[in-house]
This record gives sequence, C-alpha cells and structure tokens, in this order.
Amino acid sequence: MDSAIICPAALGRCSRTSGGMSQYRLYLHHELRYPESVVEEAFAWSKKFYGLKEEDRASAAHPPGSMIYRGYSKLGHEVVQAIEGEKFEGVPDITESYGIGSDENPEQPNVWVEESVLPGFRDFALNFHAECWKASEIILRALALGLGLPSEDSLLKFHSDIENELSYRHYPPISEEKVRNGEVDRLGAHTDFDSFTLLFQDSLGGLTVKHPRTGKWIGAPPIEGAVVMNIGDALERWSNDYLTSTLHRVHLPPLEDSYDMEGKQRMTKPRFSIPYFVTPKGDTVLERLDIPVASGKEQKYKTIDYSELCRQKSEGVFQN
Ligand SMILES: O=C(O)CCC(=O)C(=O)O
Ligand SMILES: [Fe+2]
Repeated sequence: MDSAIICPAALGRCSRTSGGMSQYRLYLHHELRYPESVVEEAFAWSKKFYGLKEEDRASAAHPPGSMIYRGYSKLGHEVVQAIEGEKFEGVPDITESYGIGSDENPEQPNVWVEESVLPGFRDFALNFHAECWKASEIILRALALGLGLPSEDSLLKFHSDIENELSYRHYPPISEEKVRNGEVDRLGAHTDFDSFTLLFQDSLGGLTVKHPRTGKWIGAPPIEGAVVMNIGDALERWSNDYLTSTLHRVHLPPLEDSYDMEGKQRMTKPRFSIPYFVTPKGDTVLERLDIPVASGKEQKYKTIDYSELCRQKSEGVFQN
C-alpha cells in the first residue's frame, strides 16, 4: 500500500537527516506518483501568468478580506506578520502570488483571469490542484500511521480537496544589498498554519529553514525531482510539538549564478515557487491527538478550531 511505503521513509528521513527538523523531501515520481512533466508545466504556466500585463493579472485580484486565500496579490499586498527576533514590523516582502483552489468551494471562490487572456490555464491549474491532492492523501495516510493513530483515515478525515490552496508565487529581481541590510525581505520568516505544505521551487534556491534545536538558518536547496514538505501549525498542534511547524523564509540565493548585475548592483534573478497548502476544514478542532508520541504530556496549545487559527494568523497580512 502506498502509505505503508511512504510513511517510514518520510518520517525516518526527517529524524535521521535533519536532527528532528520537520521538513521532508519527497520524491515526486516514485513516492507521490506525479505524472513526470506536470510540475515543469506548472512553472511554465506561472511564468506565463507573471509575463502578462499588470492589468491582466489585476483582473484576477485578491478580493478584500483577511481570510480569503484566492486571487492575485500584487507586490506589497501581502506582508508576513512580524515575529519577535525574526521578522520585523514594516519590512516589505518583495513577492507576489496567485492563489487558486477547487471550483467547488463557495467560501473561497476562485478568481480566474479571462480564458482568452491565458487560454488553458484554468484547466491546467485545476488538474494540478487535483494531482497535489492525490499526493497529499497518500501523505496524510502515511502520517496517520507514522504517528500511531488508529486508522489511515484519522488525519485524512479532517481534510478534503476543496479547502486546499495552490499558490503561484513570484519573487521579482531585488538588490542583494537591500535584502542583506534588512531594508526589504523576499518572504519574511513564518510558519504555515495549515497541516503541511508541498513546496515546489525552481532551481535558484533561497528558501531557508530555522533548525528548531540549533536555531541556525540553513538552506533548503532545490533537489531535482523532489518536493519540499513543510509541517504546518495544525500538525504541530495535533502532535503536541512532536512534529514542529517549520519556521522558514525566502532569503538570498546561495549560488553565484542566481544573480544578474544591474550596473554595479547585484540583483537576484526572478524566482518562482508553487506551494500547495493542505488545509483542514474550518470546524476541525485542533487539540492534542491521542497518540503515543504525545501521550502523558500536557497539551501545549489552547484548543481552538482551524478557522480561529486562520483568523489569528491572517490578521493584517493582506493590505486591503
Ligand atoms: O517561495 C517559497 O519557497 C516559500 C513560499 C512560502 O513559504 C509560502 O508561500 O508560505
Ligand atoms: Fe510558507
């Protein structure tokens, strides 16, 4: 069974190679059964979307509201919440994103660009979203077994394909110096508040992760054929910190050839990433689950439902 294969592999890799860090590498084709070219195609669509005229992108603008995760957020629209010592108030994140989900979710309606502007995008995006869900079902089953929950469906039951968001993210070129001296961020340090995120990234790098024990920021460089999986706040709460939510950010890429010169300034090359946020249903209760790794320990977080967590974490993020 898929989940029985992936589970020890995924959890084992985490604790063995990263000293307890809640970040995994999953291999797209053989572990997650992705059709080979679908991820490349997703990046090609993203490049087409960000190659459109600004007014065409703006025709699919993110609607007002702090708990809406669909539509196009232009530069400056989204600013990660400040975290003491990590992400400073008032530092802009130089990134833009286009969130899409299932067309069957009335609470989070999709905002599409006109078919004539980007013919074929909608069909592709819905199909890719569905592929991501298929992979996520395998992971949710595997995680349930790995955590010692009573059945493979113990986590899957809190999810469905309609809650999840696929976000086409773009980081335009930015001066290395400005990032280095803290004037701007690319994407400030944050944890995702979902169950977990499948994070597809291009070949340039820049994603860094804070090691929960050493406190050091370490690179999470792209690996061909693999996707990064970051644990989010919901799993952290269910597992009572056995799986910790990954603190991550997008900073400067480590490789020389990830930059271009503009006069005397070193500028980052444009970067693309596509996170798929696996999101519990809004009324899902987030409390310590009855699992061996968490039993006997006091519950660390107050019990709340997922929509309340979203409310807390989304406050002030979108500059409507
Ligand atoms: O672009 C990346 O690699 C990270 C994106 C991310 O962390 C997010 O959208 O939550
Ligand atoms: Fe994130």
